[in-house]
Amino acid sequence: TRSTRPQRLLGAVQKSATRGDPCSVVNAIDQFCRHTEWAMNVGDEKGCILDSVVSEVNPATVLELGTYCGYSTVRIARLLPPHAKLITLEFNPDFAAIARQVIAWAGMEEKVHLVEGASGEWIPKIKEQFGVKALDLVFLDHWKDQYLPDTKLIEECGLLRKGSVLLADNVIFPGAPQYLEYVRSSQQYESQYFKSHLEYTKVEDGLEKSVFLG
Ligand SMILES: O=c1[nH]cnc2c(O)c(F)c(-c3ccc(F)cc3)c(-c3ccc(F)cc3)c12
Ligand SMILES: [Mg+2]
Repeated sequence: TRSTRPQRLLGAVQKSATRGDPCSVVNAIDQFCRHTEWAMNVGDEKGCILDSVVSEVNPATVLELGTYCGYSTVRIARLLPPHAKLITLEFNPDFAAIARQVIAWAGMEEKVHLVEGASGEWIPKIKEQFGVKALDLVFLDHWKDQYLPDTKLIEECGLLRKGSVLLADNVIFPGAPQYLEYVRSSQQYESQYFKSHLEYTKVEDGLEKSVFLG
């Protein structure tokens, strides 16, 4: 039977990237998705903005909503200090299975907890399951209609502290208008839009960075 897009992406990593070298994994995926087969990774252009926010926040604890094949998981984890933790939630078991292998190929297993399940179900469990007091950075890259309800759930679960940063992908394309309205109008957030392009294309998209003011 025909392989799936995530399986072909994993094949490209195993063929072209060096085991234990996260940068080569990121580059292999970007090369494959730009020149062979498009896939919904945050990509190289928006990925540079992601890198700068991760480096600025220097987070001890990161929550990623939406793992897909693990591209941004590896991209973030490669910048984290040794004992930092990245918890990534993926609803789709087929995506999760590929992501585990991509994360392992990059040698990032120590820093990453991949959880298969629904964000709405798992967000309330993060504190007890992972001994997390607060999230320093949240990367929202799952289903656009879940951005706002999950942000409110994260607030209600007391997972944010003064200075916690939310970074959301695809706020223009496909777009998350209700989320943007909320973080841009709330007194509890200071928001900033980083204009960019939909991964591997010339279509406009961007990332919204929102600092929780407490
Ligand atoms: O769903 C997503 N989650 C996270 N990031 C995404 C992302 O970075 C994307 F570029 C797309 C995208 C955008 C344009 C397009 F043509 C195809 C896919 C999607 C997406 C949007 C609608 C769907 F029906 C399926 C996937 C996502
Ligand atoms: Mg995305």
